[in-house]
Amino acid sequence: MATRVRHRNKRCTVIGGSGFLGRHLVEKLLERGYSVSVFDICENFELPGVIFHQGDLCDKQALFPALKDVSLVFHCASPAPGSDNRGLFERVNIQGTRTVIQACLEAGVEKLVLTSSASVVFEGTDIKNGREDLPYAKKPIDYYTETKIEQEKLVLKACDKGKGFLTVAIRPHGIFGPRDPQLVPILVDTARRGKMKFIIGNGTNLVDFTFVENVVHGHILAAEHLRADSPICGKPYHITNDEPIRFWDFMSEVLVGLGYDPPRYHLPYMLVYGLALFLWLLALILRPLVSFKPTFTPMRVALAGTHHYYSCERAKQDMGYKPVVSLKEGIDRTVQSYPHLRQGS
Ligand SMILES: NC(=O)C1=CN([C@@H]2O[C@H](COP(=O)(O)OP(=O)(O)OC[C@H]3O[C@@H](n4cnc5c(N)ncnc54)[C@H](O)[C@@H]3O)[C@@H](O)[C@H]2O)C=CC1
Ligand SMILES: CC(C)CCC[C@@H](C)[C@H]1CC[C@H]2C3=C(CC[C@]12C)[C@@]1(C)CCC(=O)C[C@@H]1CC3
Repeated sequence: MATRVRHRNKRCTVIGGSGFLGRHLVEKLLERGYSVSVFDICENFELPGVIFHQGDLCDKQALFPALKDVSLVFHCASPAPGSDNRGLFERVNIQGTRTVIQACLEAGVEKLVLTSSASVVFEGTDIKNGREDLPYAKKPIDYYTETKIEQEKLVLKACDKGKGFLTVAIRPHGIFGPRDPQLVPILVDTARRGKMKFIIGNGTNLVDFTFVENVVHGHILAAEHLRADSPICGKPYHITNDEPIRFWDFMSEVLVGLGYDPPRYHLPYMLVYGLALFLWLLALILRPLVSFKPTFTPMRVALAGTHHYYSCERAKQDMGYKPVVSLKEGIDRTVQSYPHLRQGS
């Protein structure tokens, strides 16, 4: 019996396990002796010992086989933040998360760890050392953020010690690392099109960028600390590298590491933001006729031109969190992992 309980405790499912963060999480869980199943709408990799279930998380019946005899579920699936498909975000992040919670309850899952985002409190204006008690954004900057807020509320509200169902939300910020499909690729694409020459604002704004292995570490710590007597039940936790860096220094280090010139010329923040807003509206109006995707969206300009860094004191106190990879090492390892994105390749 004791062996069966121990065995079940080490069985987990990663919803969204084919994605950037999900796959890193799967790899670390395997290393730590968990048996891992992946549930995802697409299958991107195969790993010995990983059972793959392909399906849409909005479909409860499709989820059941992936949750059978599993005590711990990580939910890190989401449509890509760059999309402007409101219906998709609402369906997957809100209705889909309701379905995940319901399926977990019916399948007897005991712990649910959600990957939320620190941006649930970001409204496009400065946040310095923000703590988890900041209110949710009243005017979220995009549909992604709007639906991540609702998703987090749903998961935290579902925490019910009476029912033996415990939940926690991890709020990472600016995840980067090997195989990241957005930050470095978008940056390099922008540089290759000659558009990475400008610094938006005075360039001194501090931002958190978090190496993917630290985010994984935060998730596993949360899962392992999630017990009925733990203070972490039903709470959100910022997980960052705890080394805020100037946004433009981070961009420059990655660009220079890959052989590109760093941005040099300054442009006033409000001018670029206004222009990005205008282009976004134009793209919206012209969508039935032509489709174009502006590089500088209002969301990216806000992220590039304001302070947004967060305190992870609560995670340090309640679950002993400490980043395992420094920012410098994270940047070096990331740059090394993208030989095909180097200048001239
Ligand atoms: N990348 C970042 O900087 C940050 C990401 N996050 C959150 O971390 C989580 C993971 O993000 P990434 O790994 O960067 O994204 P990703 O796009 O690489 O991975 C998301 C995964 O979810 C899957 N998925 C999407 N819709 C699905 C559905 N209906 N049913 C089943 N699977 C579905 C995708 O196929 C993909 O494999 C997301 O919840 C995101 O909101 C939070 C903060 C920062
Ligand atoms: C074109 C350039 C000025 C900037 C290119 C880099 C951006 C692609 C990234 C810089 C900060 C990143 C970030 C996210 C996505 C990629 C960036 C905009 C998130 C929005 C991803 C999802 C989240 O939950 C929050 C992230 C904040 C930082």
